[in-house]
Amino acid sequence: MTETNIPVLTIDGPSGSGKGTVSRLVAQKLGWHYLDSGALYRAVGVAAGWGDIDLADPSALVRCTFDTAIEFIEDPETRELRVVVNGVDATDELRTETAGAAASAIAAIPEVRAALKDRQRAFRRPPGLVADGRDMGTVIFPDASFKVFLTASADERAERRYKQLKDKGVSVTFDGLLREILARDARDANRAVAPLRPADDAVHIDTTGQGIDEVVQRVLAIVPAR
Ligand SMILES: Nc1ncnc2c1ncn2[C@@H]1O[C@H](COP(=O)(O)OP(=O)(O)OP(=O)(O)O)[C@@H](O)[C@H]1O
Ligand SMILES: Nc1ccn([C@H]2C[C@H](O)[C@@H](COP(=O)(O)O)O2)c(=O)n1
Repeated sequence: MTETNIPVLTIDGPSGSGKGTVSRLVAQKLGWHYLDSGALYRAVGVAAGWGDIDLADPSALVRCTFDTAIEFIEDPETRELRVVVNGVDATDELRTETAGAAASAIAAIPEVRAALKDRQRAFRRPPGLVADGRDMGTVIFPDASFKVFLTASADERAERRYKQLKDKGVSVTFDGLLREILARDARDANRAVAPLRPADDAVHIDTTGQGIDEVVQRVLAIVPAR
């Protein structure tokens, strides 16, 4: 099988639209590999923080991107994906809003995006790949067989994040989260390179008011039975 014959399902969308949750479940159902591309940007942002690298210094960030070892390890019992950065399990740190904001800032640097391209494409292995992010269908896998763009209202995305963080015991306010989500949407959608936008051939799914299982079924319906 040549690389371009390996099927890819891309799931792009804004923060809190449910990309990660839905992509993982769909990949499990299909028995395909899974790429959480946002985790790569988050890992570089976190590694830059550990190394006191200035987020406004593009050449230092590019070096950091090449130097950062990132491994995804599935917990065999919970099936949760752990992310190990330079040998340290950084899963929890990666999920913070601080790490999300740092990732969004460095993701606007074209050289950082270019440095992560091959790493992302290397996830394309038989029998198939589900890839989630902002530019999976537009830039990284433009030839993907199936493309989805997930959305939900900003209020609902903030509410989901609020519940997620409250359940973890993190002290947050709904208004603060809504502000962060809107700021990240604006930065991701307005940057010059690979902005957050649906591919022309993506199927749009508005998940507002829809449960996770319903969304998973809608996405699976796009991929023919194999
Ligand atoms: N359809 C849905 N209905 C209700 N809650 C959902 C739905 N989809 C996802 N969630 C919940 O919303 C939260 C955010 O989901 P998730 O992390 O998958 O979003 P995301 O788009 O990957 O966000 P980010 O880009 O910030 O990583 C999680 O707690 C998840 O369980
Ligand atoms: N393909 C991608 C994936 C992520 N980013 C940037 C922009 C996001 O705000 C940030 C964190 O991503 P998340 O984990 O929330 O999906 O990383 C990107 O530019 N392109």
